[in-house]
Amino acid sequence: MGNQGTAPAEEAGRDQPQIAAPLPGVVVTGASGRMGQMLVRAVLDSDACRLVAALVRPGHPWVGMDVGAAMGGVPVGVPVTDDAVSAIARAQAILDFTAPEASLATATLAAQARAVHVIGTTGFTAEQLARLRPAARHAPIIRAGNMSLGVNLLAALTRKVAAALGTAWDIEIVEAHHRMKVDAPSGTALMLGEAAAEGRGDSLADLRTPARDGMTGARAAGSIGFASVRGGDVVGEHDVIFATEGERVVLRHLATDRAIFARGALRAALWGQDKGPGEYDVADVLGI
Ligand SMILES: NC(=O)c1ccc[n+]([C@@H]2O[C@H](COP(=O)([O-])OP(=O)(O)OC[C@H]3O[C@@H](n4cnc5c(N)ncnc54)[C@H](O)[C@@H]3O)[C@@H](O)[C@H]2O)c1
Ligand SMILES: O=C(O)C1=N[C@H](C(=O)O)CCC1
Repeated sequence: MGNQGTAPAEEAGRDQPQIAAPLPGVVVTGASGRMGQMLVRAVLDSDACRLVAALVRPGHPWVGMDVGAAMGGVPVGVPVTDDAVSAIARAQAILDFTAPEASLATATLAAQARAVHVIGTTGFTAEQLARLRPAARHAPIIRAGNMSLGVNLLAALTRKVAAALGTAWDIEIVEAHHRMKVDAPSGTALMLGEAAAEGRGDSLADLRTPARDGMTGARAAGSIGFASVRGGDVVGEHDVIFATEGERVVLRHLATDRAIFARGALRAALWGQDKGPGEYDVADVLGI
């Protein structure tokens, strides 16, 4: 009964060896960094992709070492390289949590390789973001100031709450990070600020208050303020505060493990494999 109705060609096909599609090859750039090491581990632990290169800045002491050994573990058979051109030419996806100018250089190579470029780097200026655009005409770029599921849900909530509460409620975003963080406000804080501004039908560029210091005067109605705390080993904490006369609503995200960012980046890289050129964010990946 089982083979009834099976066409001869299909029958013959059953005996053919099945050739599995190769897993997407992933390059991690900035592989020696805090996030770089997390990303290398996430790729090595995944059975949906393979690590083709661990890329570091030119002349880094890890060059030529096995990346597993360089990170203090067992060898994994992938050498560390500073040859970005040949590493990225072999990639279907690049995970990039580095620095703005480094990510811009990587975007050009990713575009040439038609590889998905997942950018977690923060601290871009508006001018630098504009320079990413040409690369997105050739390959997908998925960029977010925070790759975690929780923060992307928080952004969606922030948009809704800002829309519901209106301008009688002041919006302030307070973030805390480790002492080594070089940019402020955090990319996440800016993402949440953008979501709040969108909820009000505006853009953050119009509503953002510069960092306060000295005789600032009273708060401008409808503005969105930011405050940054830096210290110790804080992975990342964000409060979106809605304050009005007599009450406050606080939406909070606490990150306690950088693995959440690496998992989100890897998910984005795999999601992007069948997408056309363009600029995407993690809300696109999650469909929220
Ligand atoms: N989007 C997110 O979810 C998320 C999460 C965590 C961190 N970040 C961002 O990721 C970035 C890196 O954070 P980190 O804590 O890992 O920093 P880090 O300083 O530990 O690592 C940065 C790495 O980038 C490398 N690098 C810098 N310039 C380079 C170049 N020209 N070529 C190759 N490598 C280069 C450095 O050598 C270093 O290894 C920051 O912008 C941070 O804000 C984003
Ligand atoms: O450690 C960092 O640096 C982080 N950067 C991102 C940001 O700027 O929001 C995400 C959280 C951690």
